[in-house]
Amino acid sequence: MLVPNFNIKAVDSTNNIWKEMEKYWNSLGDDYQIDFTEWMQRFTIDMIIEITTGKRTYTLPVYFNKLTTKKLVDIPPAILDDSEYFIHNMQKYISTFTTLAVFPYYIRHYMPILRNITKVGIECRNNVHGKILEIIKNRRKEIEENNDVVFDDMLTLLIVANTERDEIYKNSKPNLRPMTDDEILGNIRDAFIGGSETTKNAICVLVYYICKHPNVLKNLRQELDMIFGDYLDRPFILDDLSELKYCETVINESARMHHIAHSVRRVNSEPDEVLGYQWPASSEFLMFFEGSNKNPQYWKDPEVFNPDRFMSDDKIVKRNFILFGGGVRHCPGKKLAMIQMKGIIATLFRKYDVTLVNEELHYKSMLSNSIINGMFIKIKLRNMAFH
Ligand code: HEM
Repeated sequence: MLVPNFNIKAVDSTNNIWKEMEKYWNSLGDDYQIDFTEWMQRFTIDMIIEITTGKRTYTLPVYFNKLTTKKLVDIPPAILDDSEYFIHNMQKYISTFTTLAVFPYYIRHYMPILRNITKVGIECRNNVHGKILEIIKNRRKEIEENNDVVFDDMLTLLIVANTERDEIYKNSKPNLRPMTDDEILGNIRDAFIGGSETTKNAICVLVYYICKHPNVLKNLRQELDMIFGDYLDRPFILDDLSELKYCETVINESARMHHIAHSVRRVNSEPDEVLGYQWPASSEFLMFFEGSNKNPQYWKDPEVFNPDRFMSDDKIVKRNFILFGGGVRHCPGKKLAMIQMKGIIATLFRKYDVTLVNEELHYKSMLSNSIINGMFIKIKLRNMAFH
């Protein structure tokens, strides 16, 4: 994932997949109620798979085909079915995470209500793993058969790491072995899950808060119009993103209001003292980000949505805001997530007026995250006369 041109790939992929999704939306008509959560789920899955493996999945067109008989998609049915099989298993697997993570082995395997959830979760996890292993094996074969082709996605880099095809390894010969299929599987699976569910939820929250605050939308559009001028359709580039300063404050503030990965767990390897208490090794800590992001000691009117608070250089505000975790295990997809969030906000609100169908944000709070459900929007071409 950390290849030099990775950000450019992420920008291209966001632009291309967005264009495709926009074509589907437009064909469904102005008055169509878009299930934004479902579209975003599919958008983020198609995108993370493309940028980590270089292969495109087609969960977006499959969904479009379910909604209409219009013929916009020209992809063989077997390929579409394959994508649907994958997203179905991913969604089920993710929905059983809490049961698999929280309940001890005997409870989750033998307690009547949990037994079935566990069974489905394990079955879907095995199907997801099987699919990823198939992608890994195919790519190994492609690499072996193509001496000259340079593949520069995350999957290929993991496969060639510490082999003769790896430039760094070839030049310094460190005493390291290549990664096994299982190790690669773990990394790719974490990127698929980390890079789809969280981003989908974060984008929904962001769009919700912008729609609810017309004054924020006005400021945001001022910034967008300054950067993009009258070009409502110009794909964004990396340079645009670094100029989107106000947009970044809106992203931070919406995450502060409703963090979609609100806590993480940590275990101490050695005895330690925290807040005057002694903690033996292997104590489990739950780091509750929302506690810090809304603590009235640091935030004025913490329940008020006010992106301007991030405009100031207030060190206390900056130090107490947590979005992507911290320390050595902080989120490796931070940059990618910012590209997607800024890119989508810039593209959507530059061109369209967006209306929320429901006034409230529907979500389910889980042990460490929040899942947004059933967020419907309507879009129509932006009325430039009023903005
Ligand atoms: C708005 C979107 C996202 C948010 C809010 C988010 C948030 C987080 C948070 C809070 C953590 C835990 C960090 C810690 O323990 O200190 C994390 C971990 C992780 N994230 Fe993200 N993330 C997002 C997007 C992504 C993306 C796009 C990827 C794609 C690669 C990704 C991959 C991961 C992985 C693999 C981990 C586990 C890292 C580890 O345990 O070492 N995330 N993320």
